[in-house]
Amino acid sequence: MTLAEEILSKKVGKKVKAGDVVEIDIDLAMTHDGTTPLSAKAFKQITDKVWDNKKIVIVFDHNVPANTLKAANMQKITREFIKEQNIINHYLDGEGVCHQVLPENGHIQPNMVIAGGDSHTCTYGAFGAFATGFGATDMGNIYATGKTWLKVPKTIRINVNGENDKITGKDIILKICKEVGRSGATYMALEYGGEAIKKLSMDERMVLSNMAIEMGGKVGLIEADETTYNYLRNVGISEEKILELKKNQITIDENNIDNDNYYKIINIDITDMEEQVACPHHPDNVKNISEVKGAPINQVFIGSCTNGRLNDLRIASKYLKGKKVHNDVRLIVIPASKSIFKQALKEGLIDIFVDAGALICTPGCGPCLGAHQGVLGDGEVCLATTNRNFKGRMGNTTAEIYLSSPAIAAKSAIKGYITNE
Ligand SMILES: CC(C)[C@H](C(=O)O)[C@@H](O)C(=O)O
Ligand code: SF4
Repeated sequence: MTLAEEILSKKVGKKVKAGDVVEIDIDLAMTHDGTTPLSAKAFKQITDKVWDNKKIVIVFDHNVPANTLKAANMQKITREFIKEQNIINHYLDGEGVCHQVLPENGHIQPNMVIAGGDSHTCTYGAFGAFATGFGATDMGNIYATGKTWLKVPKTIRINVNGENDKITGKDIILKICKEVGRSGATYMALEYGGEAIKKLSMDERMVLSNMAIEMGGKVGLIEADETTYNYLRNVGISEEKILELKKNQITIDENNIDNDNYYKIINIDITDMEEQVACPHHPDNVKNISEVKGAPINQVFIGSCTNGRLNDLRIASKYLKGKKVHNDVRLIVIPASKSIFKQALKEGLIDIFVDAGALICTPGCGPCLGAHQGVLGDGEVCLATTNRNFKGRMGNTTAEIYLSSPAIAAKSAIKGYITNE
C-alpha cells in the first residue's frame, strides 16, 4: 500500500485503495481570516454549533493588519465566529502564517486527517498527516459535522537520492515541479522518499509538502521518523503521546517498493544538480540557475509558508551579514511566525537584515498573494521564496515573479540580479 492508502485505511478501520470513496472523520480543521467568513456562512446554513470547538484552529495571517475596509470587516466576522463558537485555538494578529503556526504549536501529528480552508494545507504532509485544502462550502460542512468524503488518491512516488551541499529543500521541490508539471499530479498523492529526504529537517520537509498543490497534488506525504518525533518533542508533545505515535508508525519499505501500487515512480539524483529557479509565470517553469543568472530584479521577498522559517532566515542572514542590499532592490523579510521572529531577534538575524537595508513586516503572508505589503510596480521583477508566481500574484499583472530558495534570494538581493554567487 502507499502512504496515503495506509493512513486512510487506519483512519476508516478497513483496507482502502486508490479510487475508493471514503467517508472520513476529520481530526483537525483550520480556516484563516481569508476563508473563515464564507466557511462560517456555509456552516450557519446547516447548524449553529460547531461539531468540536477543540478541533478547530483559526489563524489571522492573510491580510494582517487589515489594509482595506473589506479585510477589516472579514476579520470582524472571523473574531465574532471565534467568540460565538468558543474556538479555543485561535492565533490572532501577527502570530504568523497558518502553515507554520499549526505545526509549531503542536497541532499537527502523524496519521491525522486534516482539512484546511487553504490550498497549502498539504504542508502538514511533511509530518505524515493526510492534510488537504477544501473550499468554504466544504469547510462549513466540516465545521458542522466533523466529517467529509474523499476519493482515495493514486500516488506518485518520488525518490530523492544523492548528496549536494548547495541543494536545499526548495531546489528539490522546484525540480520536482518541473518533472511532474502543473497538473501532472491532479488529485494524486505525492509521496516523497529516499536518502536525501530523510536528511532534511522538518523546516525543509515542509517546503516539499507545501508545494504539492502546485502540481495539482491532493497531499504531499513524507513518512514520520526520528526527525519528526524530535520536532514534536520540541513543540511540547508528551513522550507518552510520541510512544503511541511510534506504535502506529507507518513505514514504506524503500528497498521493496511495489511499482504496481504507484501511478508513477520518479527518481531524482541531486548529486550534480544546480540550484533551481522557477521563472514567470508558473512554478513548473523551472530552470537551472545558470540559465537565469544575471536577470535584473527590483524586489526580493524572503518569507511565506514555503520559506519563512527559522532555517530559512538563518541561511539568508549568512549571506547578508555585513552586506548591503543593492540600490535598485527592495528586500522584504517576514518571519513566518511570531516565535520565529523572536528567535531571529535573539540570534541577531533581524539586526543583520535591518543593517543590510531590509524591511521587516508583521509575521503573516505578506506580499505572497498581492493583497497588501510589497505590491509590485508596472513591469517590475521580484524574486521570492514563496510558492506561486502566477501572473498578477503580487498585485500587478505586468510584473514578473521568480521563485527560489532563501540562499539564492539573499545573494541576489545584494547583487541586484539573480545569482548564486
Ligand atoms: C487566500 C487563500 C484561500 C489562498 C489559498 O487557498 O491558497 C492563499 O493562501 C494562496 O496561497 O493563494
Ligand atoms: S504565505 Fe502565501 S501561499 Fe502561504 S498561505 Fe499565505 S498567501 Fe497562501
